[in-house]
Amino acid sequence: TEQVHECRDNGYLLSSRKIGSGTFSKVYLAYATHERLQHSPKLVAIKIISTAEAPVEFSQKFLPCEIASLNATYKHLNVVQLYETYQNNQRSYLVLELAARGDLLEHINAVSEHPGRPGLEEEARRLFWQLVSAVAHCHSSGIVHRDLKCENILLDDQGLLKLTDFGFANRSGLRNSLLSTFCGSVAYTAPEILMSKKHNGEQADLWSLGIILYAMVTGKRPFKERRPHHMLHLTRRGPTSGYSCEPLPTECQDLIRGLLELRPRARLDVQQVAAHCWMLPAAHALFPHHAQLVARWAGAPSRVGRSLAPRCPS
Ligand SMILES: Nc1ncnc2c1ncn2[C@@H]1O[C@H](COP(=O)(O)OP(=O)(O)OP(=O)(O)O)[C@@H](O)[C@H]1O
Repeated sequence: TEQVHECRDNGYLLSSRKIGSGTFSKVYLAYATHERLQHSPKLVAIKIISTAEAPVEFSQKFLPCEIASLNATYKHLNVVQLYETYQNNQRSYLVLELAARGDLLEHINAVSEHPGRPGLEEEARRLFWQLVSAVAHCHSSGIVHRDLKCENILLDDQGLLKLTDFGFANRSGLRNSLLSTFCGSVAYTAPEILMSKKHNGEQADLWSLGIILYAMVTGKRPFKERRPHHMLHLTRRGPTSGYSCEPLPTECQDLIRGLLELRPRARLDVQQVAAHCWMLPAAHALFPHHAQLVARWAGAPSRVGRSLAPRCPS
């Protein structure tokens, strides 16, 4: 009842429909009242965090980081939008863009029940393109996500992909500053983090993209392991025996291998992924002007001194 009143006082009608929950949070469907419509659309998701019950570190570090990251990445079609926040000494409320069609893991599981369905590769390409676009936007806004996984990728009613859960996100900061904290889920975690090395957050996000792409196109995760040491062992074995790319088209295999590259500096960067030849049909279909951009990039030296011309397996 208190939560209903607190939302009402801030201009939102909280419904009884719970659409998700996290460790210290519950997410409800809500309606904006007339006076809030200039801040948000009619239907929103309100994430209610019990700050009184959460550890101090969560309320003072992770929650402010989540809000700051959502503010920094505001206004991208494929990143969940944070419209506003309000709080008291018991709870914090985040008014978020609604993505009502569940998460990517549920979608992959539903789709894998129909293996060989025509158009599956096209759908994976279309969704992965949107994910790459979201991650590129975060990185160029100075934010590394650090917990990229299928459960943190939502779909909305129009089938658009929305990246969410910035609870572990951080500023990428100075170009050469390296992170050392372990975040995220073992199955999606880059080997350099599993080895407790100082790492570049952007390169670690790119590894997670490789795991997600593999899951999208095969319906399985490449490494099914929860224990960091065993996971590290599997990643070292790589495509030869750790996971198989065999039935996939050659271009897609090349992209996955470029992302699941053990050496972070040899891993593809986000621009190279966007310009990879497996991605190009999605770029052409969604953003015809992207083709011109790629053409302009082609041949231009990238940050790491490699050509940005569309990469294709030889
Ligand atoms: N904007 C949204 N639209 C629709 N559903 C959402 C939205 N945000 C979150 N959810 C649902 O609520 C769940 C929990 O949200 P979220 O992952 O942001 O919470 P969390 O507290 O950070 O979770 P965790 O403790 O697992 O990291 C999500 O898995 C999703 O099902």
